[in-house]
Amino acid sequence: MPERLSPVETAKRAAARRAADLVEPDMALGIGTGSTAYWLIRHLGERIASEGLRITGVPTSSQTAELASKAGIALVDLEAAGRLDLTIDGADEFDSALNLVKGGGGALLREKIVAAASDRMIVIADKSKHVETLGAFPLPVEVTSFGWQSTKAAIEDLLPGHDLLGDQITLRLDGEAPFVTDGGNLILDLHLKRIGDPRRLARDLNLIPGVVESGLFIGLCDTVVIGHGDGRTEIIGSANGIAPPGDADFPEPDNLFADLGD
Ligand SMILES: O=C[C@H](O)[C@H](O)[C@H](O)COP(=O)(O)O
Repeated sequence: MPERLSPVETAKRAAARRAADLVEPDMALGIGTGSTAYWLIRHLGERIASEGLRITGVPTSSQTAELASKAGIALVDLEAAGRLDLTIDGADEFDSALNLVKGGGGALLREKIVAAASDRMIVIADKSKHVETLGAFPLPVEVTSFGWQSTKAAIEDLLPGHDLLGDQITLRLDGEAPFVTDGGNLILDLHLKRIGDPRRLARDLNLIPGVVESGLFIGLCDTVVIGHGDGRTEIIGSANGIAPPGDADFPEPDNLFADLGD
């Protein structure tokens, strides 16, 4: 049966497809997490099946590892891969300076480590993720479970020194229990509304004992592929020679991807 997609899913799929087409043979690729990365994995699987594309992938979560493995992507540990050519990942928000908020799915720590180990990072997102100022999406901060309430209090103490409009911090739950990350940590979501100085906030959060990492990705992403609800895509940022920036139209055939049995 052909897949009927909402405009948002069409946008995610279009962005993911354009980015997947930028992947070159023999690349070592960081593979992101989330509903947009899902489409990336499916399209990479399609390229592997139809073109014999050979790549090695480093997954940014256990969820991605499972999907990528089903799609036929050869997976390796980051330790074995060393430096990666490229990471492609989704985002919860990005601004025009290509600062990101990530971690809506709780994978921010591995995502940031993998992105930092990559020569390039391309974000794939529907256009609703493009914001003038970061902060409308609650900022995820991964913290150790030991002493998490003290860490939360220290974050609360930090916030008045920043140009922020909100101050509510919530422990992320999975049902009634705390959500636990792949690294065995907890997530605090900071409901800030507006982040005036993302770089300073990222630095200050990382100075607090108990904070493992924040979902602010500063200076890691060089390119964003934005998908639109009608299947068009556009690229912003530096394309570094691997893709012509600007608009591109893609046909969106219903049977674009092989069924991966999900
Ligand atoms: O932890 C999850 C990741 O940072 C995701 O890449 C991010 O939340 C975007 O996910 P989605 O593509 O589902 O909106």
